[in-house]
Amino acid sequence: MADVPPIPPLPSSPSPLLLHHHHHHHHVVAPPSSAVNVATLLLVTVAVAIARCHLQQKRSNEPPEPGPRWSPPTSSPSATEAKDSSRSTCPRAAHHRHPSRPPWDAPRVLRAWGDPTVAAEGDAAAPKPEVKLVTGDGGYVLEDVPHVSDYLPDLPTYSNPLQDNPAYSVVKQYFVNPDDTVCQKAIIHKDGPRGNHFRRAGPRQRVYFQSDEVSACIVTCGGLCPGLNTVIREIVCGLYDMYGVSRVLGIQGGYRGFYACNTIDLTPKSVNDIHKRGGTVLGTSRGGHDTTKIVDSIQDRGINQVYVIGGDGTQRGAGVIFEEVRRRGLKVAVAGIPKTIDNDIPVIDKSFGFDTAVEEAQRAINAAHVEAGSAENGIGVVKLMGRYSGFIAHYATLASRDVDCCLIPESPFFLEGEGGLFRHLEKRLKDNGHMVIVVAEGAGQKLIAETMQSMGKDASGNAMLLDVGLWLSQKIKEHFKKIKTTINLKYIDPTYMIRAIPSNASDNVYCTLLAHSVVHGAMAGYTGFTAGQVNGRHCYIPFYRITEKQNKVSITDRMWARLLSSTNQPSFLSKKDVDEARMEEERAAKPFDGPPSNPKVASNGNAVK
Ligand SMILES: Nc1ncnc2c1ncn2[C@@H]1O[C@H](COP(=O)(O)OP(=O)(O)O)[C@@H](O)[C@H]1O
Ligand SMILES: O=P(O)(O)OC[C@H]1O[C@](O)(COP(=O)(O)O)[C@@H](O)[C@@H]1O
Ligand SMILES: [Mg+2]
Repeated sequence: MADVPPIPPLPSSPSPLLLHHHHHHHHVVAPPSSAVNVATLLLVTVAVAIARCHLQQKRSNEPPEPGPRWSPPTSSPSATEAKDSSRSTCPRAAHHRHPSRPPWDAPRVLRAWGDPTVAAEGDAAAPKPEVKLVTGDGGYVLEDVPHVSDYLPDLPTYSNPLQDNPAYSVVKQYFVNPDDTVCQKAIIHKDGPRGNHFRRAGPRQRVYFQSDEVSACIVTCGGLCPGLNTVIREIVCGLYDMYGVSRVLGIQGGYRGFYACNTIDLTPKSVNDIHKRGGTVLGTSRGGHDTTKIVDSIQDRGINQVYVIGGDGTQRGAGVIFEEVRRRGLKVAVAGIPKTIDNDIPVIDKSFGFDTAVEEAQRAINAAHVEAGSAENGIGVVKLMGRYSGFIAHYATLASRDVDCCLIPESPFFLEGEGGLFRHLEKRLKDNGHMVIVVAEGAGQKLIAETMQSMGKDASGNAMLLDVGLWLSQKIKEHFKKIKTTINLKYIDPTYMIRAIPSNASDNVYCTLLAHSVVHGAMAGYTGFTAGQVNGRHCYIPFYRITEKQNKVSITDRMWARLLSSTNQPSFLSKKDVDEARMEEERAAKPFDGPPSNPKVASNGNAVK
């Protein structure tokens, strides 16, 4: 992108919101060395939390003050807020005017320690993200997200303009209780610990940004996925409709667009129809994450809310941006919306676009079935996306019922001999005369690598895959030639056609909710988080939590058993394999790796009884 000159700061941008260069660590309590310290700390915090909870409850039950008729994009500040408004032009002065104002919705850090996150790309010296844990009774653990007031303690707050919005004024409970949390484990044993929780998403009574103070930007990174445009649209419209925010910039071409591309103004009008189009109107890219240049650009443009839509790599990048923003002491919220067509982001129920992809995959599977069924010994092979996680292949297979074999990265397979793929094919052709195979692109990579050279890595450092569809088709042809059986094999690769379509109706609604959740979170001052749905409820998840591992199809789960039973395919597993897979999955399922020095939290993240 060297041919595109960096663009100068926007003329209309306010001056960079540089507030502090030093850290404020007094919110952070270092891991206590003895159990006594922990107990004292817990008691104090629980007491404070209970008192605070009562207060909040009382306030959120109070009827809202009648507000002026709501009209975007300018909000009408109350008398106290008008006083505060000087802060957008003179942050330091405003900062000193409210030395004792308690942050309304500021989370309390009970513990902080370095986290298990993988070192960021090109940022070996990057500071380790802070882990904010609040523990409670019965093994309750809140894994909280950072808040701008953690490092800028005296920020003013404002009443949420949503309460004056006629569309939302009928909502029974305007605001979510700041102490509401969403549990990660929906099913718990009656005597077991309650486990990890995340902060519930939704509008807060007090916000940390005034409408006309907000200068937001949106960036999309990584591969395409149905629904990207819907999320962009709903962030823009959500900011405008709910918070009266009208300054939203689109960063073009992924992370490098911060410093190497032009930006576009996003308005409710300009994004009105984009959800009907596939792809992303902002463009996207892999690679190009230069933290310093990105944060310089954020500062130069006066941006104070950064919305990052992307997969695990992107969220890792957003985590690094957040750390740098905090290091510089900027009042900037950095928030992510997880994007992955492979559905490989952990913790969340599913990623947007996944439904659409599974639905669109049906068309390819149907075509393969029609082709196979019309020829003697017809075999249809369909390749679907899934670099490390075979969810699309899994769900598309289950949905279709025309598939005779589904191959995914999580379940290694073999070709020859008893229990191998070829035996299954021979039997299916004999019994049924035709068959359909669905293969996820990441399946059998080890097997292929034995015969082909590896492809290296892409710009983001992701392993490039060998084409399993072509390879498999070739192997099947060779096998049937060897046993002198004529087959008719058709190979269909719909991968890019699937991910380039617009999101379906259900994903559109899902994208809207995600966008609203992330907007509410940023407006409330939360930062360093991803908005996601966990057990059907939206919540704020710390970046490190969704990048530390990948979501994988569990082959020891009942869902995979359902697939095996529907296709009647071999499991390719020996008893030893099953035992090993179980152990591996148990290891991977550890909810949180707490520090061994903390006696209240066992190494599996469950509180010690
Ligand atoms: N560890 C990391 N630190 C900083 N940026 C990263 C990291 N990993 C990936 N990125 C950046 O995130 C963006 C998207 O990553 P990529 O892996 O291509 O897609 P996805 O977000 O879909 O996983 C790229 O611009 C890449 O440079
Ligand atoms: O050709 P590209 O753009 O590198 O993308 C291909 C890859 O992206 C993926 O869709 C994964 O991307 P996400 O999970 O981040 O959406 C893989 O399934 C596929 O191999
Ligand atoms: Mg990725």
